[in-house]
Parts: sequence; C-alpha cells; structure tokens
Amino acid sequence: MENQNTEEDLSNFKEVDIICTEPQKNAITADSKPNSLINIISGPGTGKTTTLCNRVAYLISTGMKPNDILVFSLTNQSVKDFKKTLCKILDENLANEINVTTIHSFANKIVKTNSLYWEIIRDKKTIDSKILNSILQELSLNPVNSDTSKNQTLQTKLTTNEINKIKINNPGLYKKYLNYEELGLSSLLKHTNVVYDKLIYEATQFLIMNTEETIPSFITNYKEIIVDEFQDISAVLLDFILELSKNKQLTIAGDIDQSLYVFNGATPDSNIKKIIPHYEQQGYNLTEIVLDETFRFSKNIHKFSLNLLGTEYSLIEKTVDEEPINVVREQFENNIDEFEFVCNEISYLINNSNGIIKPKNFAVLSIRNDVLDDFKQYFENKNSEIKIKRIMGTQKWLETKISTLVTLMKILDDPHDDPSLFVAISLLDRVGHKLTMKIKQESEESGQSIFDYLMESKKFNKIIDPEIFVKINNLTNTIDRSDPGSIIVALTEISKIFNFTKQLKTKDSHIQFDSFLKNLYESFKLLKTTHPEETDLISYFLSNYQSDFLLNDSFLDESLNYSDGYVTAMTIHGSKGLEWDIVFVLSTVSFENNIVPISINARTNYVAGTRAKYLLYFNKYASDKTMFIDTTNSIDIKNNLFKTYYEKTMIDYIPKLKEIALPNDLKKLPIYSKPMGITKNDAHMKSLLFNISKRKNDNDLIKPTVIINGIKKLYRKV
Ligand SMILES: Nc1ncnc2c1ncn2[C@@H]1O[C@H](COP(=O)(O)OP(=O)(O)OP(=O)(O)O)[C@@H](O)[C@H]1O
Repeated sequence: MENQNTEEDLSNFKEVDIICTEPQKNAITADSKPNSLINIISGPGTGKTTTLCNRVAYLISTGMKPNDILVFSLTNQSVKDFKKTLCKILDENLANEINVTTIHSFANKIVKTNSLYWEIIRDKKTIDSKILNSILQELSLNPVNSDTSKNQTLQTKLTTNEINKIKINNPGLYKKYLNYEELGLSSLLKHTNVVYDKLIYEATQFLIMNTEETIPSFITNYKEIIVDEFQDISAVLLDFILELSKNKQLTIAGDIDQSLYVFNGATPDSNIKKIIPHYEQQGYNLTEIVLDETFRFSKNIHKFSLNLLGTEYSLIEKTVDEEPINVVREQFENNIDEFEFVCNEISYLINNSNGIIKPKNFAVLSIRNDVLDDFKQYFENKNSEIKIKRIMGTQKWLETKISTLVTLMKILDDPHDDPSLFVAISLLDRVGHKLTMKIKQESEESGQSIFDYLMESKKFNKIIDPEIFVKINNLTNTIDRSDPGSIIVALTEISKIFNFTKQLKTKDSHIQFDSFLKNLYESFKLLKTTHPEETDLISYFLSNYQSDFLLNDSFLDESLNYSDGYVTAMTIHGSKGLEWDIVFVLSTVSFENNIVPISINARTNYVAGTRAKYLLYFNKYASDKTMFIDTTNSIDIKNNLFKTYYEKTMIDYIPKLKEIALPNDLKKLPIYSKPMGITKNDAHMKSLLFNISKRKNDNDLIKPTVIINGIKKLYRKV
C-alpha cells in the first residue's frame, strides 16, 4: 500500500477491536472517496464524537496517514474534547499527529500565509448604495439617499444583533456586505463576529481564486475532512468547507435539534438545504447515517426531552437500560428558595450515599452567568466542605477589548511584528486610521518595519512621542521570558505606553482587565510547573492561546485535583457535548430581584435536559408553565396559559427522516417525582446508587452490538 511508513510505525501498536452499534459501524467504515459526503445524523449521547474519533482510528488502520485527515470543530472547547476522546482510542503520539482544529484557526493560517492580512484590516471600497439600501430594507430601516451614499457607513448604524439578523435571514446579502470592505478598524473591534466571518470569507475567496498548484500544500494535502458540531455552522463557514473539500471526502456530524448558535449566525436549515443538493445534483456520493441508540440516558429523560423540544418524532430507538428515575420538576417562588433546595439536595445525596456519589457527579446549569455566580456564592457559604467550580465555556475575554492585550504581547515578543504595532499605534491619542495607513505605506516603501521606520525617520515625532520606541526597546531587552512576574510587569507597562487602560471605559472592563492579568499570571506559573523545559513563556502563549488550554480556567482546575472533584456550575451553552450523572437545570424565568427575563428556546432546553445520565431536576419558577412538559390540556393551551418555545426540529428540515422515526406521544406527559431532599424518597436514592455503582463494576456497562474485527482494526500502544 502507499503508506509504507505508517504501516511500519503502526507495527508498534496493539490491535484493539472497535465496539459499536451497527449504524456507528457504517459511519466508521464507510469508504473514504474524493467528492463524497457522509452525513452522520445523531441525537444527544448517541456517540457522534466517539464515532468520528473511531473513524479517524479506522482510517489510519486502513493505511491513511495522520496528515491525510483534517478534523474541524467549532470552538476551542470542542476541539479539546475531540482530542481527548481521540487520545483514549489511539496512541497519544499518533493522536497528536492528527490536525484537530477550529475552522477559524485553520482559515487564519490560510489568510496569514497569503498576506491577505492587510486587506482585511484596511478599508478598500465604499459600500454601494443599492446594497446598503437592501440591507436597510432587510432591517426595516429607512433607505438612504443615493447622493449621500458616498460617506454612508454601516458601522455606525448596525448593532451586532442587526448584523446577525441579515446573516441569518439573507446569507447572500451578508456575503455581499463582507465583500464590500466597509469594515474600518473601529468596526472590526466592534463586531467580533463579523471579523471572524470576514476572515473565513477571505480564506474562501483565496481558495476560489487559486488553483491546486498555487495553493500551499498544507491546505490541499488532506484526503478526508471531518466536521463535528456541523449544526452550528454559519452559511459563510459552509462555503469555506465546501470549497476546501473539493475532490476530498467530507464527513459531517451534527444534531440540528441541539443547534444553539442561531442567534450568532448559525444557519442549520439553509446549510442542510444547500449541502445535500450540492452533492446530489453533481452526482456525487452521498451517504446518510442515523445513529439511533443513545448511551446517555434512560427512557424517562428521553421522553421528557422530546417534550421539551415539542416534537412528535424521535430518531432514537434505543435508550440506556438502567434503572429509570423520574425527572424532578420542582417549582420555586424566588431564587433563594431554589438555591437552598439545590444545595440541600446535593449535600443530601453525597452524604447519604456511602461515598458512592461524589461532587464530580453533579452539574448545575443555567442560561444565565449571573445566576450561576450567585449560586456559587450561596453554595460556598452553605456547603463549605463540598467544592464547586464555575466553568467558563468560552474564553469570554477573546470577545472583548481585552483581546488587544494579545496584540500588545506580540509587540513584546517582537516589536517588528507590523500588524500588531499597526493596531497598537492606532490606540494612541490623535492617531487616526488615515495616519496609521500613511505610516504603514511609508514604512513599506522604505523597506523597514514600522518600528524601525518610526524610530529613524523623525517625521511623525510631533504626533507620536519617539520616547515610546525607546521604552519598548528597553522592555523587550530586559524582560525575562521565563518569569511570569516579569512578563506581567512588562505587559502592564506596554499597556500604559499605548494608553490601553484609558480605552477601557467601563468599570467592568477594568475589572476584566485585572482579572485577565491575574489569570494570565496564574497560568504562566502553572505552565512553569507543567512544562519546566519551556524557557520562553511568551512565545508559548502566543502559539497556543487560540487552541490550547492556557487561560481556560478548567485547565487551572485540573491541577487542583480535589480527590472527589467538584460540583460543576456552568451555562447551558457551555455544557454542550458534556454529561453528568445528576443535573440541575435552574429555573429560567426571572424572579423579582432579577428583573430581566431571558427567553429560552426549545433547543436550549433540550440541550440542558439531555446532559443528565440518571437524574434530571428541571426546575421552574412558580408561574412558568411550559406546554408538553407541564400540560397537554388543549383548553389551557388555547387560553395561552402555557408557553411554547418550540421551533422547527430536525425532522422538519429533513422530512424523509419521518419514515424511520418513532412516534413520541406528546399528549402523554412524562411522569415526575417529588424531590427526594424534601421527602427523603429513598427509592430514588437506591436506583441512583445502583446505576452509579453498577457502571463502576461493569466497565461502564458497554454492551457491544457489533464488533469490527478481523479485517480492520485500530491501534493502541502496547
Ligand atoms: N457503541 C458505544 N457503546 C457504549 N458506549 C458508547 C458507544 N458510543 C458512544 N458511547 C458513549 O456514549 C457517550 C456519549 O458519546 P458522545 O459524547 O460521543 O456522544 P455525542 O453524540 O457526541 O453527544 P452530544 O450529542 O451530547 O454532543 C460517551 O460516554 C461515549 O463513551
């Protein structure tokens, strides 16, 4: 076979059978062919990620090289989870050779290597008044007079929400908007999502405009592209993926019903409507596989979740066989009562389980960060012996102005890094976009870096104090790159030089700034213990902060190593793809002292409800009543006494799935139980202990339905 080397390398590995279900097997072993699509449709806990990882292992066992496979996921967290699962299946060194990355990080490399970077941060064209008008029309705003269109800019008009509205309702128009480089530097900082889309758009354009010969091999060398979390992809991302996977095998997996990022521009419906015909019409190979068995929960949680979604169909045929426990639906008058209840339940379960139930078995989820912060405080005051941890799903700081600190760190790393200095000097008083462009152009003409040019030509001295460059030189020469303290001091100094703290206008952003520096300091200190050989922490940080664990506070926790773990408190959005034995979903309707109501849609509820393996508490505020989980009475429904949050489900998007789906009888309510903390209902405790301890003794209760062996096997180090 062509991959001699891989086969030789693999001789060091032991063969292990893949244990999986029949549909999983079909997805794992489907042929990898150019211009071919495998669409894995999968509900919660049906092994989407596990199956994709097994597929990677299988492909390698059939002779593919690790660098023939490119795996995309959407967020740093999901990339991390994918890598973790891959390491459990493959030998760690082999697993680390597979490129698992976010789509944005990969596109960023394409754009950077092709010096399109400048194009992105520069105003090129003025927007066409026709396009501007169609965008305004889309938003039901007044049209502009074509005479004034010359200076019309969208950046002052559109909020992030408005941009997202165009993005979702009219992807074609949005792409035109991206093409018209109406995005000045200030709007780049304002609409982070647009910057990301612009990046993807430029990378796609690069692929379209170039041929196989002119595209660097690191972009084209892959044979198979795998995309996890496909449901959360936007139209702009889909274009990029389709372009990149030309002549390659594309394998996608997702669950539209768990798509949470529609507010952020994900377009699961139009993506499915586009990708399937794209392959069908060209006569390409298309394989659709439905994973029909969940390994996460038994039938009670399944029925409850389907009712949360408001769907009459289920694609999951088989649930877990454990002792079923009823879902608890308890109501509260205020959040102190709710917090008190949750705290009592957790300590009751832990303290009466003979050590079988541990803090790590619990998660407390909410749609709201502030509620979780309050809950954590309450919990710590009450249960000082049980540890609780707030996990942040996304690296929030990357979405804020604080991310400019990375730019400043790049200058500390290398003052001749032009793009960074370009951004930094625009932070200075009296320095506008025009002047920075002039400096850039002149430095280019002189053949010098911006730093050298400004130091040597004294032309801009009146506006930019030359002392700045002397100070930066001093900083970069004296900084001890292996010393966390020295780096933080230098970062604070350079922030002062560029007036950065002055730019942080609100009290919140100052608090963020301080906590970011503190977090960074702790991460660097920890890094020194985990990677003692690393002498240049700055460059380690810069090459890893996008995709790695640094700054992710769950990383800090791993080293804390509480013997029984901690109770996790996190947002529903952050919890996607994760699972716990016992999950509390806090009520979502505002209480009196929390007056901003947050609307929650069916999919968010569905993701929250399907995080629990054995026991789910789905709390509610007293007056909050939800159709199909609290009532099926048609008169109540007619009188609008019960809310609906329902929207289209997977079956609406792919109607042919109805043929294989099972009915879910919405007219029958799932059965609820009384909370055991109040009634001390030991029947629940018994089932819970039975399930948790049985799993421990029985190697996670894995019951193989199909074993792929004999011909194809995967490998793990001996
Ligand atoms: N064939 C199998 N036999 C036993 N357990 C399995 C099998 N496939 C997957 N699992 C287990 O099921 C659980 C869920 O798997 P995984 O996280 O891959 O599902 P998922 O579909 O990606 O979940 P989600 O939809 O929530 O993101 C994991 O604990 C995994 O180990």
